[in-house]
Amino acid sequence: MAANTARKTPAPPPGAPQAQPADIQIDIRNLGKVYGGTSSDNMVVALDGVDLRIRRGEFISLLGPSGCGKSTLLGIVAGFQSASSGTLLQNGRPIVRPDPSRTVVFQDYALFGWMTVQQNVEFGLKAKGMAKKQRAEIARSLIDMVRLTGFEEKYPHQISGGMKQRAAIARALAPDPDILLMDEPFGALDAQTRVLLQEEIARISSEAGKTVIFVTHGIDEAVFLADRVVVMSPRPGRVREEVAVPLPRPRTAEMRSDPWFVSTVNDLWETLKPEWQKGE
Ligand SMILES: Nc1ncnc2c1ncn2[C@@H]1O[C@H](COP(=O)(O)OP(=O)(O)OP(=O)(O)O)[C@@H](O)[C@H]1O
Repeated sequence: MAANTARKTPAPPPGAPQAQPADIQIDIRNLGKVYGGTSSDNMVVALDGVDLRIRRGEFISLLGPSGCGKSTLLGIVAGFQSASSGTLLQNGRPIVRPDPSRTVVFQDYALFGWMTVQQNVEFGLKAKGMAKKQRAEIARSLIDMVRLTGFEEKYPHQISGGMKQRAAIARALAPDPDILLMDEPFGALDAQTRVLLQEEIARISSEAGKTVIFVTHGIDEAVFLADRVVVMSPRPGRVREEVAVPLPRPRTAEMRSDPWFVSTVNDLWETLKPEWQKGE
């Protein structure tokens, strides 16, 4: 059966609790983004009519072909750039600029090369003026959470790509954000490290109780991590399908062979394959 008819988020059964407005942390309505000039020749309509509501503590995977506007959407939610149309609210208030309540993990680590792991993780706390002892304690506990204890005094060039990404995750968690935005964070890692870090981020995000928006090209990664996979259409990007993931937490490696997991990944691949082929 075609994926886009098979697994729309089912309506809750009568009497089941439904998402109330108060549960909605990020509310995106009819969002559009146009890049570029004044004539249609040099304008790029990156997003058009994006509608998405995200609950507090929800893990959303944003999946779609290259160029569909995933990074653009993430950048707008981060407050790095503004939308051209539509509304974007966090807890009912418009997002207009970056804010420590939303932090970002990029594919390329974005660690400061001249700072140790400990200093990188402490950076945002120091910028907030937090006392040395307190920030060192917070950094140590986050370094422990991402399993980097023992590497506090290493510089980024002295650790592996996977370790750099763990450090970047700890640094993003340090200001205790409500929302963690991750833009293909494991895209530059080898396949084995990627699988290990997927399990780590599934554990860390539920331990830390954060809302996560995770941009990825990886269908299995998207399904493994998310409470809900949001599939975007090719440019101009909009939400084309949502798949609620019924797998329990914590997510474990065996779930990758769960029949629901396997068939959902296959269905999504069948749906997205023509677009991936076009984008090649
Ligand atoms: N600053 C910019 N100026 C002009 N066009 C842009 C700019 N940034 C992105 N675009 C265009 O907007 C569209 C969406 O880009 P975006 O990077 O958001 O997509 P994406 O889904 O994240 O792609 P990928 O998966 O390849 O990273 C693309 O056509 C891109 O070329």
